[in-house]
Amino acid sequence: MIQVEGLTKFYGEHAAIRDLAFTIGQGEVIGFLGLNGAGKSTTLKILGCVLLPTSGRVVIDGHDVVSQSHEVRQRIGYLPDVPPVYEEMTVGEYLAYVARLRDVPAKATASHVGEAEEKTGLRDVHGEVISTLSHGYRQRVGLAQALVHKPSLLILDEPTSGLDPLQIVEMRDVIRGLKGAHTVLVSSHILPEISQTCDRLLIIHKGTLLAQGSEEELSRSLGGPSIMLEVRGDRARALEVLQGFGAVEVLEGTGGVLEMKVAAAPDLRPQVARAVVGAGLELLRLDANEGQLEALFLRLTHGQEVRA
Ligand SMILES: Nc1ncnc2c1ncn2[C@@H]1O[C@H](COP(=O)(O)OP(=O)(O)OP(=O)(O)O)[C@@H](O)[C@H]1O
Repeated sequence: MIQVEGLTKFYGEHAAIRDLAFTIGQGEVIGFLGLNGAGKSTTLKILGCVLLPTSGRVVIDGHDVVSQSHEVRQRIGYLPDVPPVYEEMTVGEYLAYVARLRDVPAKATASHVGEAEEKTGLRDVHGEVISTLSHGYRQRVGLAQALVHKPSLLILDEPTSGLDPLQIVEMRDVIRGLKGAHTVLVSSHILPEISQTCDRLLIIHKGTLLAQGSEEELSRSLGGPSIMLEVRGDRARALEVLQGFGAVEVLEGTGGVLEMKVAAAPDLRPQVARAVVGAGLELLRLDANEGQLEALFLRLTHGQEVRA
């Protein structure tokens, strides 16, 4: 459905993205993750036909985004980081207006608008003026305008940005509900927001693709689950005890407190605790680290900093 090859964009001398390559299959929900400035918006703008690449190729449903942008635009719905809404219109008027812009036949406009409102939970505010809506509802209107022409691909740039925790949960549910009917590419810099919604993640950092796969695949490739500990006592003794459970990494060792990570299954926590205390060491903290995406993402991006 989407093929990206060697995608590069320079702003003047600065490469915002460099040599990106990935493919996305029909019906997948993909999370595009990266810290601020990683290059997410730049990539999504190119996929959304609002920015030309410096080099490389993007093909969506067999159509090139540069030479066949008209065909591509018919197949995509794009929610930019700032939703393009006309505040003085009602929700219904605005969505009907966007439907007309996207070549939805006049006879089908009402049903398209109704369906978009249904999918995004906007039915109750159909007649409300957009300027009177909360930020969360406006964001839904932004999403509804992206899907009113029933595109096969939805490109959503940080759809949860600026929402409160409840609105984030609601937006996540809305996006999850789109699965099946649409292929979805959704960006975020806040990982827990995206990990529950997406089938697969693309992690971008400083304009390059660091890793891709499901959360489980990414965790596995990085060594799988582990146990985190804070221990006070003799370093050599602590290493000796913990090495019996798996590879040990000492992350910090100031003020006599050792922060340690043991590559071991979280269900070994009771045995690890007994061994540490039995060896005369003080156990200050013991956590399971089940390859949570947040930790994973920080490790990936931090590792990249170190290698750079
Ligand atoms: N119009 C522009 N002109 C010059 N540089 C730009 C422009 N737009 C983005 N950049 C730079 O390109 C890099 C990538 O920006 P981009 O907006 O794609 O990142 P992002 O991952 O979407 O970050 P954010 O979440 O902060 O929007 C950044 O260094 C940014 O400063």
